[in-house]
Order: sequence, then C-alpha cells, then structure tokens
Amino acid sequence: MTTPLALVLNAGSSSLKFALYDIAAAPVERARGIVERIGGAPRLKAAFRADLPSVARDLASEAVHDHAGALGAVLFLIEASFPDARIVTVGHRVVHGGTTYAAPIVVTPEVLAELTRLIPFAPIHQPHNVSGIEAAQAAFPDALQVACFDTAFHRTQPWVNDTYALPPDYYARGVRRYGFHGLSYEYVSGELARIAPERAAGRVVIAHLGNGASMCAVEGGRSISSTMGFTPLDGLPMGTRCGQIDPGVIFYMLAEEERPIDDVQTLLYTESGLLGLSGLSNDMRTLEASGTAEADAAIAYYTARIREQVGRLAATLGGLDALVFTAGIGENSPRIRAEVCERLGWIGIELDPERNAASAEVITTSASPVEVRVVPTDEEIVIVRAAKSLWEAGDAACRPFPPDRRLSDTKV
Ligand SMILES: Nc1ncnc2c1ncn2[C@@H]1O[C@H](COP(=O)(O)OP(=O)(O)O)[C@@H](O)[C@H]1O
Ligand SMILES: CC(=O)OP(=O)(O)O
Ligand SMILES: [Mg+2]
Repeated sequence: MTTPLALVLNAGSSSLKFALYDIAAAPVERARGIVERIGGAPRLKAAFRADLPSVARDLASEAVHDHAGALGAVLFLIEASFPDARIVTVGHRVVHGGTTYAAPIVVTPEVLAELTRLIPFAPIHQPHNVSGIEAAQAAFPDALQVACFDTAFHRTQPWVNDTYALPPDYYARGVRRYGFHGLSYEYVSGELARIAPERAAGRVVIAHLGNGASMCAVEGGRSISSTMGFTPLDGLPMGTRCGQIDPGVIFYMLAEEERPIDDVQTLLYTESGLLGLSGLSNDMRTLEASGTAEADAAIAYYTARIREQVGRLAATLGGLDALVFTAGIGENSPRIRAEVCERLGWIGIELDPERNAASAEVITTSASPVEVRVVPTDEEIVIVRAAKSLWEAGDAACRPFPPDRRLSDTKV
C-alpha cells in the first residue's frame, strides 16, 4: 500500500480511540477502533473499511489494563492489519496546550518538553498524551507527529469568562480557565453549522458527556464559556472526577484530615464523581442497568448539575437557541437526556419522548422554541484534517503562536 496514511490517537481518561485515514485527497477513513474501559474490564474493538475485509474484532485482553498496554495493542493491530502501511503523519489529541498552544502544531523536542511540563495540570490525561507521542515516534520514526489541543477552541473566550478572581499576576502566569473537549466542540459546532445553520448562528450550548464531561456556550461557532477550568477536574461531576467543589473542602482534607496532597488528588480525580457517589461504577451503562438507590442518586446528582449549567450558560449567552448532546453518554442515553431536560420547560425545551428514545437527530417537538439535538462527535476527523494540512505544508510548518491576550485587549 503506497497511499499516504495518517494515524490518529485519541487518549481519553478511560479509553484510547484510534483511526487510520488515507490522506491522498480528502481524508478517507480506513479503520477505526477503541480500547474502552481502561482500568476496568478493557475491551478492544476495531472496524476496517473500504477495500479491506469489513470485520469487527472484539477482544478481551489481559494486557490492556492501562493506557500503555492499550496503545501497544492498537499498534500491534495496525501493524498486523496494514503490514505495508505508509504512515506519514500521526495526529494526537493532547488535552492541555497551556497558554502557548492555540492551534495544532508539529511536535518538536521543545514542544514535547512543554507538553510534559503541563502534566500536573491534566494528570489523568496528559501523561497518556505524552507517552502516546513518544510511542508513535518510536513506532513511526519518519512520520510527522502533530499535536491537537482540547484547550485551543476555548481561546476565544472573553476575559470575564476565562479568569479567576485572583490577583492579575496569576492570569499572566497561566492560572486561568482553559476549558477542554475543544476538538469535540469544534467538530460538533461545525456539524451544527452544516445541518442547522440558523440555530448554529445563534446561542448554542453543547453538552459533551463522556467519561469526562463538560459543557460549552458557543455563539456564532466561537466558545464563550466552558464548565471546565484550569484543569479537567472542574465543572460537571464525571465518571471518576468530582467536578466543581468548594476549595474549602480541599483545605479541610489537607489541613484537618492531614491527607497527603497526592492522596487528595487521587480522590478527586479517580475515586469521586459517579463512581464515588454510587460506590459501584464510573460507567453510565453499568449505573443505568443496576437500578440501585445509590446508582439512581448518582445519576440524579449528575443530571441536576448538567441542568444547572444549561441555565448558567444560557444566561451567559443571553438566551438559548439550541442544546446539543454529544459523546458516549450524550449520544446514547435517552434517560440522561430526559432527566436533564425534565425541568427545562421554562427555557423553551419541550422534549419529544419518542424521538429521544430513538436518539433522533432532533429530540424536541416541532413546537419546541429551543431545539435539542444529538450530534455524534468525531474528534479524530478534526485531528486528521490538521495533521494532513501540516504534513502537506512540510515539516517546518510550526504555526506561530498567537500573541497572548492582555487584559486591555479583552472585550468584556
Ligand atoms: N448506550 C449507552 N447508554 C449509556 N451510557 C453509555 C452508552 N454507551 C456509552 N455510554 C457511556 O459513555 C461513557 C464513555 O463515553 P466516551 O465519550 O467514550 O468517553 P471518553 O472518551 O471520555 O473515554 C461511559 O460512561 C459509557 O458508559
Ligand atoms: C478533558 C477530558 O475530560 O477528556 P475525557 O473526556 O476524554 O476524559
Ligand atoms: Mg473522550
């Protein structure tokens, strides 16, 4: 096979997704797969397209108990399935780009060093992103490695929404609200502009509900505000993360309980959220199927927080034209969508139960003033487009960094 291929790696907190594209012309997907439930009961699924036999492999694997194992399995699968593949570029989802990176960039040793420096600010993602780049460099030494950032989409936010009420020096030093899941928001808002241009031109709230979860207020395709902040710990409760919490709770744990900082970090990132509340699982499918009082309470807490954020973000936008659900839970769970929308009649949301049960494109009634949609996300296509364009531009195509915004530049 001599056509140039691009590999995309998308490491989330509980999954590793990958996709392979022919990039001779507009990217054509050749294969796509996921290792899911990493850290739980991992499963590798892959589907091959186009001229290859269309198979789906569903492998349970002991070796796939962490992200490194998952990546090893993915690279092995690709090598076995595409022995003559000419992978010319590898595009990576990188969760944190800090203040430096506001656009996709070719990975140089300096870039990798900066991404490594950001590990403490996304401790359950960034290490997997960095090790994914290192593993891809070793596996495909001639390929152009491209990093695409979850934070980049949010750089359009006005200062009033991306700052904390701290002495301004902190903002200058990078202590600010970054927002994450930006590749997903970029894709979903682009899709909305394609399928519902009038709604997309207005006031839109997107709820990305996966293992990690956040929401974003989008106006005219630009991010205005996000529920996630300095790190992907903030905002909504998630599979294993607590979401928004009074910082006083953390002082209490550190000072009164004398818990070590690492311990508190582990608690808030990996033992809280749906898992912590339910005592059962971080996985929404398991919680919905279980029917225990604890699982139902965890779900009630989760949907209450999402509903609140619809109100907050609509207030930021000065109203609401469309609410969009995306990612694993948002795309697949009628129950969660129904519980979120249950008490949102006042804002103009009138859910159609049958459309919702079918996860239809539009799940509100025709008379509903606000349209609620389900838009399946595709972070991989956003990444491959960027990797392809940097590869075509040549390997010196490091984009200049946009100058950092100053307070005085900000429209409030
Ligand atoms: N049919 C479904 N019903 C309810 N939840 C689902 C369904 N399918 C997937 N999910 C949930 O989606 C979540 C994973 O979403 P995903 O976007 O793949 O996560 P991430 O990329 O953050 O690892 C899990 O909580 C999983 O249980
Ligand atoms: C940023 C983040 O939370 O990502 P994920 O949903 O993949 O865990
Ligand atoms: Mg994800």
